[in-house]
Amino acid sequence: MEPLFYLFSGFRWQDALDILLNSYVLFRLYVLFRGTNVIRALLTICVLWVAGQAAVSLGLIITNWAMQGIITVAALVIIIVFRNEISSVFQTKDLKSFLWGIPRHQFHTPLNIIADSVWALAQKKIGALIVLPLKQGLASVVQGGISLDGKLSQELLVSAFWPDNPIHDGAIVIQGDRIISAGVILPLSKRKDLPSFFGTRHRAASGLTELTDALVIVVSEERGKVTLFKENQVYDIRNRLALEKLLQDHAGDDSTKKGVRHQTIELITAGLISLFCITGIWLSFSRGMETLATHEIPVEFINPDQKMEIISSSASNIKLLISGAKPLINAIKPEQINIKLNLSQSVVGVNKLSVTKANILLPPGIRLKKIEPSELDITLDTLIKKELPIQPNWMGKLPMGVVMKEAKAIPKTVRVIGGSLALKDISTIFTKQISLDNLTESGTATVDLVLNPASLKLENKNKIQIHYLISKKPVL
Ligand SMILES: Nc1ncnc2c1ncn2[C@@H]1O[C@H](COP(=O)(O)OP(=O)(O)OP(=O)(O)O)[C@@H](O)[C@H]1O
Repeated sequence: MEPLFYLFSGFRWQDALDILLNSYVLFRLYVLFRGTNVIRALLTICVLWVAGQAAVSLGLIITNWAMQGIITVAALVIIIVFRNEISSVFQTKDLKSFLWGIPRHQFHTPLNIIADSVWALAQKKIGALIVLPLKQGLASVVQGGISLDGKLSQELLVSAFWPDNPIHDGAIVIQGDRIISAGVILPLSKRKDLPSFFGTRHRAASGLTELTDALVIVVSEERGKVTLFKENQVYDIRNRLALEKLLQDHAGDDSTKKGVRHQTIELITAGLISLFCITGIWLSFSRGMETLATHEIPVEFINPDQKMEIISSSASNIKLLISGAKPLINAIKPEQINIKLNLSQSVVGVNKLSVTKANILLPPGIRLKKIEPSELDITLDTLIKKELPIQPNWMGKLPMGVVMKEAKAIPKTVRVIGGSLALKDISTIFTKQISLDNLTESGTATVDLVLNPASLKLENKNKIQIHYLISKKPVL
């Protein structure tokens, strides 16, 4: 349970959206291409990709490299070999059916209508070629044809092969209870064991069944005979009942109910597999590229007692070692990390405060590995006010021949606010250094005061003026 928790620790709503969105795209691709050979090829690529990932985790460098090469070549081969199938999927779908809806395969084929029509065609010696696909798509092996969407009826089927009909040449494809295309050119068989009286119509039927799982019915124009082709087998059909029996075997008994249930299970399984695959990809990206980084973050002290002040802290910044997915780590801005220490329980003097995970706020998806230092010494003091006399801080030497008679600060004293410990030993406050070197006559210098330690503050921030009186040295 714990490893699973680790895998999903720091899981963000963005990740959930990411996974759901891409799972849906994968599921839609399956829905659009199911029943075609493209989906089988894509599944093979998925298996290769999983094998490649397994090779990476086992450290099999050459195997992984080979897998990647094979996947690249396979992707190109799919596009080239299945271009007809891919383009037929894109041509027959509008935007809505790309994004939404599940085209149900129509399983209920009125076999009796087909059997009656074939028999009627045979009796009239009208040549016919009828294709009933099963699971495999035909687009990659057939050519030409006109797309139709006509409801199957004996009249339509018989009239389609009527010699005067412009679409009588080629094959008719039936899916469910619809005639979906006519005038389709099938691949010719190269088999040598077919009877010599089989011309191109029969060879075309055999050719398609050699490459797909479709069933093809041929009505001979010359002999008025019916021949059925399926999985490389050739069946000489003597009566209508035998034809219907073979058609039923092809479609499967009770196909309607089984089909709908089967499709629902198939789609739920496809949805779950899509979710599983994309979650796996997300994990391999987000956890596989786990990286470490160090950030130095300033400590923020919260809830201080207003009557106290921080005199010193053993460190003002804390080093954090963090880990997470490389893209997340790279995207971190320092202001997204906060360290807050609560001073509400602190007392005057030295306080040892521990820095724990609870004090640190990290962006989602980032984990904390190390805190350095994990303990701070914070010295606090009670704030007091003290009146201190101002002392000018002279430096250098007066020029020859002059002396300073008097110097006084205005104001004479200032009120300093600071910690009681810091102010205890301070009896004077000095100005910044004032150079004596160029003072030849009396005047006023405006100066700042030096606050040492820096935690001291002045009650009023007025500038200090030093009035000095200079006179000539009496000549002896
Ligand atoms: N590759 C093909 N795909 C689809 N239909 C084809 C193909 N080749 C031939 N046909 C159809 O077969 C007809 C020609 O039949 P042909 O007489 O050569 O064959 P056959 O097997 O002897 O049939 P039949 O016994 O009816 O004469 C064409 O007019 C055309 O409708």
